[in-house]
Formats: sequence, C-alpha cells, structure tokens
Amino acid sequence: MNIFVVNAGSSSIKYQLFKMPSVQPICSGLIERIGLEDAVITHRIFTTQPEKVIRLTLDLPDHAAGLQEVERLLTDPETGVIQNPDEIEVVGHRVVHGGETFAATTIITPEVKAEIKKLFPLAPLHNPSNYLGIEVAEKTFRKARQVVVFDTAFHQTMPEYAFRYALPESFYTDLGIRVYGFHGTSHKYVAEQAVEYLGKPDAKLITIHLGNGCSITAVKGNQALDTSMGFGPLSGLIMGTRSGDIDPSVIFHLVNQLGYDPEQVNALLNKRSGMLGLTGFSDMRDITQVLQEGNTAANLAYDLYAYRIKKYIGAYAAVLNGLDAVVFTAGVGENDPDVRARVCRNLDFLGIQLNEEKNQIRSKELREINYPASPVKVLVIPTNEEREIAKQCFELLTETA
Ligand SMILES: Nc1ncnc2c1ncn2[C@@H]1O[C@H](COP(=O)(O)OP(=O)(O)O)[C@@H](O)[C@H]1O
Ligand SMILES: CC(=O)OP(=O)(O)O
Ligand SMILES: [Mg+2]
Repeated sequence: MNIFVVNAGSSSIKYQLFKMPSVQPICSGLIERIGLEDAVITHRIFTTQPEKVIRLTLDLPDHAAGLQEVERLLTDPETGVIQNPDEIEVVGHRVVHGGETFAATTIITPEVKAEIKKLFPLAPLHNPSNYLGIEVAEKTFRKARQVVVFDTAFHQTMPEYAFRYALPESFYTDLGIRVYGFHGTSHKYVAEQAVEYLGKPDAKLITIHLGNGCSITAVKGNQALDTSMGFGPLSGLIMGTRSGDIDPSVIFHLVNQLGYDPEQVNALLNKRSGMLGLTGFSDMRDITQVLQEGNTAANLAYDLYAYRIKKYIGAYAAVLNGLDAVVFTAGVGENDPDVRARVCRNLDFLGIQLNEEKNQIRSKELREINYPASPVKVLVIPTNEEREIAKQCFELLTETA
C-alpha cells in the first residue's frame, strides 16, 4: 500500500510517500513560500543510492499549483517513483484542530470536511490550509482514500481537571470551550521513541515541541496528562509569531482603551507577536545570527523563550510527580543548542544535568545529551509527524478492512 502524507501549512506543504506496512519512506518534500514567485520545492528521493535531492525555484500561486508540481515530480519519467497518481491508495492529512468531535484518525467524508470547516475560527492559521490540502489532494489523487489525523487527538486522554477552564459549566458542555492541545502527533511519536529508548513503559516524560508553533506536554508512558496549548494553538510557550500565555486583561485593555477590534487583537497575538514581535524575526536561524552579532533584543528574546519553557518543566514535573526524561524536538528543539542550554541551566535540583559538549553535537539521530550520572535524561528526538500519520492511517484502514 502506498500512503502519501500531506501536512499543509499556511505558506508551506510538507509531504512524504511511504510504502506500507514497512513504513519505508520513498520520497519526501517541502514546498516553501507558496503564493510567491520564488516558491521553493525541495524533493528527496530515498530509493536511489545515494539519496537524490531536487531543488526547484518556481512560481506557485497557490496550494493547488504546489501539489500539481508534486504530482509531476512523483510521476516524472526520469525522477518519478510511481507511474501515475492512481497508484497512491491513501492520502493521510494532518489537520490541526479536531475539536471534541474527533478523538481518532478518521476517513474523510463530506460531513467530516464540514466539521473541519466549522473549526476554522479555532485554528485560523492552520485549519483553512489543512482543508485546502484535502480539497486539492482529492482532485490530484482521485482514486485514493483520504484520511485525517488530528493534532488534538493524542491529548484527548487528559484528565478533566487538566482540560477544563474555570468558566461556568455550560461554556464547556454547550460550547465546547476547553483545553484541546496540539502537535499531538509529534508528542505521541517522540514519547513512544523515548519510552522505547528508556525501556520503561510508564516513563514520566516532558516532551517539548519547538517548531514554528511550540508546545510542551506531560506524558506518562503513552498517556498525555497536560499540555500548554489550549482551546486554540495560541497559549503556552513563546512561538515564532504567537505570544503564548498572556494575561487576558491585556486584551480588554487593547479593546477598551486602545480601540482594537477583535480581528486586530487576533492578528496581533497570532501573527505579530512571539519572537517576531520581540526581535523582528520569526525564524530562529535569523535570530541566532543577529544574536551572534551582539543584538541585545535577540538575547532577551532567547531568555524569555527559554524561561517560559523552564516554568512549564517545573509545573509538569509536579504534574507527573517525578521525571525520567525531557525530550526536545522539532526544528528549534532538534537544532538549536543555545535554546536547550538556556532551558536546562539551573535545573539540577530537578535532576537535569546537561552535558554542554554533547549538546553541541549536530545529528539527525535520537541522542542523549546529559551527563551519565544525571538522574533525568535530556533527549533530542527528531520528530516525524508524517511517519506517525502514515502509521495511523494504515492501522485505521486495516482495522476497518
Ligand atoms: N539549524 C537550526 N538552528 C536553529 N533553528 C532552526 C534550525 N533549523 C530549523 N530551525 C528552526 O525551526 C523552526 C521551524 O521548525 P519546524 O519544526 O520545521 O516548524 P513547522 O513544522 O511549524 O514549520 C524555525 O524557527 C527554524 O528557524
Ligand atoms: C498547531 C501548530 O502550532 O502547528 P505548527 O507548529 O505547524 O504551526
Ligand atoms: Mg510543525
């Protein structure tokens, strides 16, 4: 079975083709800067020795154009890995918000699409692009079954005292206002890897996903106990363009005293805040560069970013009543030693002893970066949301076959 996984973001699409049941990756790719004249596709083929990388810069006005180009790359007589798009039997989609309707991997039907659409206001940066990815894939891979894996699903095991807000009860029962949590596919994937690495099925873990969006989750074995994102993917950690936690009184002040309308507040907190608001850059690589040039705003932003993570580590160590490992993952977590060092500094009372030499080693593999005597392990585990999505799609389809 060929499963093609699509992770459609607002200006990017990540994709990967897997052969099942071995979950062997055939090819993968990333399309960036969709909507601009200099969009970039990086397409990797794993079936050749050595791997082949194709990098193209081209005008891609929208997601449809992007996926059309991917279809061409997949079927190209020279570089293609399939003969025609009908060989894709399943397309697995990442959708960020599944609300309370979806706690599990789901086959896409018109009703499911309508529900995903209803959730647009709760994940305005994500669900609309995810939805577009589904619509385009339905047209591109006509024979395939379309399946969705929700970011919220893994967090559905949280206890009620963790997922409820202290609002009148009807706000939960009638309106569904509660903590949902996000990046669940990634937290689940790295937690499973950590449990296996530690050889401890009920390991107490704090998984820290630091990408463009950032979130942190307390996990015991394979069960999520609490997570930093809430009703939407805006609360908790400081992110590329999102503020993370702020006092809601700031919003009243913006609206009542400064004349902001709701859309302006939304745009401020989702798109103009976080590291972008603090430094002028949302991409951590740019911030690292100006930091090295002595930029003091970047230094302060790094401190805020790490301090917020540290506070959650303290909180989640209490939630778990102990700690076996903290796990760093996603673009920043896997690649930025400075962030990891600032987070782990002065956490020795919790048993976290980072080995700075090991922390500096760059690698694409799971690695342990603590001193051997450290009571708590510090792990860097590359996430692979696409692989986890393929696995879940396969499980669903073989169960229901
Ligand atoms: N070598 C690196 N050093 C520091 N940050 C990096 C590095 N590589 C990627 N990143 C950061 O990772 C972030 C993107 O992470 P990613 O997990 O790909 O996010 P998303 O899936 O949300 O797009 C960006 O802020 C980027 O700067
Ligand atoms: C939910 C979320 O924030 O996703 P991303 O990190 O891909 O923006
Ligand atoms: Mg991501």
